Amino acid sequence: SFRPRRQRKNDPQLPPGPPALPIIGNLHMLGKLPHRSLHQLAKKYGPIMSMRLGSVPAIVVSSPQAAELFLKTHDLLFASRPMLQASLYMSYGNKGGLFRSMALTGAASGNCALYNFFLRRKLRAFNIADYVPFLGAFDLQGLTKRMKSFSKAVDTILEKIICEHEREARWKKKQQMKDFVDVLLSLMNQPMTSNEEVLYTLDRTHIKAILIDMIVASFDTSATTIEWTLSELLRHPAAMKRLQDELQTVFGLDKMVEEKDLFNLPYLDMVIKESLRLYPVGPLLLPRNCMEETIIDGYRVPKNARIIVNAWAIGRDPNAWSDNAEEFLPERFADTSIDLRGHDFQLLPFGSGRRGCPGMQLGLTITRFVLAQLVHCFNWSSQMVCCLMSWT
Ligand code: HEM
Repeated sequence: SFRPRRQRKNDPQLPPGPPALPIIGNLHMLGKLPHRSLHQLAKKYGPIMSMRLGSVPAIVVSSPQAAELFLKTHDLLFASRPMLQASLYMSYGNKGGLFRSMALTGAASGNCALYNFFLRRKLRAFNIADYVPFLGAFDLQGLTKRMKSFSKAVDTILEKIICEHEREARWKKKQQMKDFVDVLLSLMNQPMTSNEEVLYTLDRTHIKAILIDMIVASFDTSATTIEWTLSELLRHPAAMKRLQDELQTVFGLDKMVEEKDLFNLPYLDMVIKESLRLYPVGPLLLPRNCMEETIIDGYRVPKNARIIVNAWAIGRDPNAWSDNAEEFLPERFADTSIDLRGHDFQLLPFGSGRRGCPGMQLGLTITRFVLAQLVHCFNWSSQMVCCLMSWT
């Protein structure tokens, strides 16, 4: 738990921040859309702001320069994720962290934050039990109950998928076994080694944890990006027309968009960057944990403080994006080299550094492919969308 240590006069201070209430700290200030509330507070207290969320000290980072300090200059200190309650129920004891270890050798594991991401997006909640642990037992938000029933339902589905694959594997030839679940099953119970040292052995629970990681991390993120982009294109017919023209020039009207041609669509890339700038799917990225007390920009950052990077606020920072930062204007990316890989700290929809999104390429390919097909095959209008929405 967080107990402020006794300060000497010349000790570096915590960053400025709003006064906190007993027990709940600043939790009441987060509101329904925490990224917006934190953005407003950062206007008053600055781009490195300290708060207390229940018993947890938190540092909120809201400018590209500050983000660079935390995610690049001192990346190693902030490369771990906090342990959240969601991981108990939704990540098979956090075995999904293996997914990252398998994909990126040497990276620290610990993916429970992903479930919090899911929780916040799907159940629309900040889990109070993560910040005021003694309230966890009361399940005031009803989240524990929902997480338990969710994880039970998901386990049933995953078991079904795995059993089907195991049944089919018995009669399929080796070269026919080629989907993701087949590959994982073929690795099951085989010790993974590096320099003769056994690193881990993949068991059935690991496979389920990896699959749920994939589902949580990839489907909803890509689908939400596609939705936001399409809705902005509908509100900006000139951008929609320019994108359709680009697609018609590259593919004509008789050919379907194919994956291999996706890298030949510069305007589509600008549209997606602009949409992710204004509507990052994880507006506060995933929280990180400060591993050691440290001094950043003259401020003290306590050990175990939660680091929250407000990518939403950074994407709308007028100092980085000029006064039209709130407008949807894909052309702003023409003649710039700003990309999405996390090196340009004014644009961080996939985070940055060691804990940046390992699925960025897949997410972008899905988003590009689906958007290109939707815009190439159909003429869209806002009345049409209203009509479609009234059917669902
Ligand atoms: C448009 C699609 C996507 C967006 C916008 C997105 C965004 C993000 C963001 C913001 C983070 C947190 C990064 C940080 O804290 O610095 C993250 C983490 C992660 N993403 Fe993605 N993501 C997308 C697609 C995917 C896909 C397709 C996969 C898997 C196939 C994936 C797997 C992960 C994993 C495993 C993490 C946790 C990384 C860690 O804790 O080390 N994501 N993603």
